Amino acid sequence: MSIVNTSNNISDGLRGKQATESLLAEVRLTPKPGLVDRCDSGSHSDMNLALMESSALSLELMFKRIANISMNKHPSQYLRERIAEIGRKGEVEMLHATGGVNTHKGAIWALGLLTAASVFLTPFVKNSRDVCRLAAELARFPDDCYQGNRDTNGIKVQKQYNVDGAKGEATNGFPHIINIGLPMLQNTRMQGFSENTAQLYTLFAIMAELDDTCILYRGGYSALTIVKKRASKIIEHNKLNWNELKRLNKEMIEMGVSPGGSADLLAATLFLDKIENQ
Ligand SMILES: CC(C)(COP(=O)(O)OP(=O)(O)OC[C@H]1O[C@@H](n2cnc3c(N)ncnc32)[C@H](O)[C@@H]1O)[C@@H](O)C(=O)NCCC(=O)NCCS
Ligand SMILES: Nc1ncnc2c1ncn2[C@@H]1O[C@H](COP(=O)(O)OP(=O)(O)OP(=O)(O)O)[C@@H](O)[C@H]1O
Repeated sequence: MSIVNTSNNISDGLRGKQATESLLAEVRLTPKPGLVDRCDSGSHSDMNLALMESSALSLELMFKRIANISMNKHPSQYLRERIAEIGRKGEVEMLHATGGVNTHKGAIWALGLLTAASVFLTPFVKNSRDVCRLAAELARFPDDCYQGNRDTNGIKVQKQYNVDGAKGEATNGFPHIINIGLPMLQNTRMQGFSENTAQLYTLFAIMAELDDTCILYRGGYSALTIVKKRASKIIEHNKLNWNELKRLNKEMIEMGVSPGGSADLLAATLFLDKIENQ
């Protein structure tokens, strides 16, 4: 398989558009347990589909800025700090667009790094493994300039439960995308499932394995164990188990938990798939 795009006609605007389209595809995918989708707002009383869509659209310019500054560069401390600045500004713009609701913080992180890595070298890297490897190199540079809050929900539960969280996923090269998300998306498409069903299989495959700090923070280890077990049951046969899916949605709403990290990694999987197939 070719690992480079020899056409060289990638623009920062194209990457901004692809990142935003991936966020829109994720939020519109239905039915997703605990998450905002076309049917309901899952476990999120402060979000709905229109809010998520406005949030995604507000981020297009930020992804474009990240692509612009990263074009033809290599991972470096300098670039890490510039991209962190742009990402944090993007978080502020997101909060402005949503009236203060954290709709896409984890997605800004994952897609921001992947957007940067996808335009690093000329000819541009197109293979997902290479994009994730370069994004991990960038994520591993220290985030030294930041003087703000380091007491996030994610950091609290990472310490408490000794799990990797969003930062570890990136510094490890996005293993849940490379080893789980992309293979599941490709296999289910090859088996002839509809695009919607292929993307649902992909989400549940990620949920079955990910230590999602959103779930841990709100529901603890017991909720994470239940979610992983149920997600794997939904996809255990060659046909989605719709009864199990409905049951999980109900249970997640009752527990007040949502797989926000898995949703972010689904959006990132769709973004890499777009790049490989463009
Ligand atoms: C690393 C980030 C996500 C903070 O993570 P942290 O674990 O401290 O915090 P927080 O709980 O606030 O957010 C984590 C979010 O990540 C997602 N997530 C949760 N678990 C996981 C997981 N296992 N894997 C991937 N994503 C996950 C969820 O959406 C969650 O809401 C990030 O906000 C950050 O440090 N940004 C700095 C700006 C920057 O460097 N940007 C560069 C790219 S734009
Ligand atoms: N469709 C979706 N519905 C809900 N959340 C989503 C969706 N897609 C992605 N997410 C992710 O889930 C995270 C929001 O989940 P949650 O509200 O539990 O976050 P938190 O950071 O733990 O909490 P807080 O809102 O208190 O800051 C966002 O950062 C976002 O990236």
